[in-house]
Amino acid sequence: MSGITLKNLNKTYPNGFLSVKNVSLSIEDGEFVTFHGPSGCGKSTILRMIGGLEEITSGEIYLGDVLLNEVLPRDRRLSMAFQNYALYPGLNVYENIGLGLTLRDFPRNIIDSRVQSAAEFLQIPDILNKKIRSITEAQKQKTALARAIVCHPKVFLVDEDFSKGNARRRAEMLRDVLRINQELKLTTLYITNDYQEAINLKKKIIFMKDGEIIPAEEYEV
Ligand SMILES: Nc1ncnc2c1ncn2[C@@H]1O[C@H](COP(=O)(O)OP(=O)(O)OP(=O)(O)O)[C@@H](O)[C@H]1O
Repeated sequence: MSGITLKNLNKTYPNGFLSVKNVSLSIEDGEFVTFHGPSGCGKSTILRMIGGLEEITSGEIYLGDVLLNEVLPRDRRLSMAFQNYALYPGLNVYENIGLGLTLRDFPRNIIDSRVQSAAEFLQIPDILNKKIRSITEAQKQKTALARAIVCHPKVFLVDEDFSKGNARRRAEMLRDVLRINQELKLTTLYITNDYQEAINLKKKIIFMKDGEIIPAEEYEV
């Protein structure tokens, strides 16, 4: 099973700042959950701890019944969409999508078929041979999403800064992320500090303030 459970999760940065305070929650297998709160409330820190990019100060993170605390990031079966796509400009679209499989020494025929089906899912099979520097921003966004699904993760983590483009591109990204959740059945954790966006998604919202989860009725817009 691919639900995520956080138990008494805490994060204190080396400078002593307590960024995440005793967060506990359960996210079900296949669920789409939106984390919302003002900038600095600890949303990204939680996502980075789940992804293994940030050390956990105390507490436990489970994927299904597997304790992730000591599992290396590359073995966690999670994929992350962060920071304005983070594609390699010198490689083509095919190579960018398939990079995670190439690094894990998958056979060429498996890489071919997985890259092809991820590209078809994101409606970009016709640009696989193009260099990143020659494609549009919208195509880069879809390439990054194809790369996120190609390793067949169980959980998909999407941070705020993944798509900071114009409103149209962000809406397109949200449509693709929702399709990934619904059609590929990936448990999805989505971060936004845009209240209206969180509401419009019509999914479960975790409201945060000052490093803590707070009840929806206590949240002040
Ligand atoms: N390496 C660090 N050292 C000290 N404090 C940090 C560090 N990284 C983040 N913080 C602080 O931890 C708090 C939570 O940061 P985090 O990025 O998780 O917030 P966020 O809710 O995702 O906000 P944003 O939407 O701006 O990214 C912030 O006050 C931030 O300044």
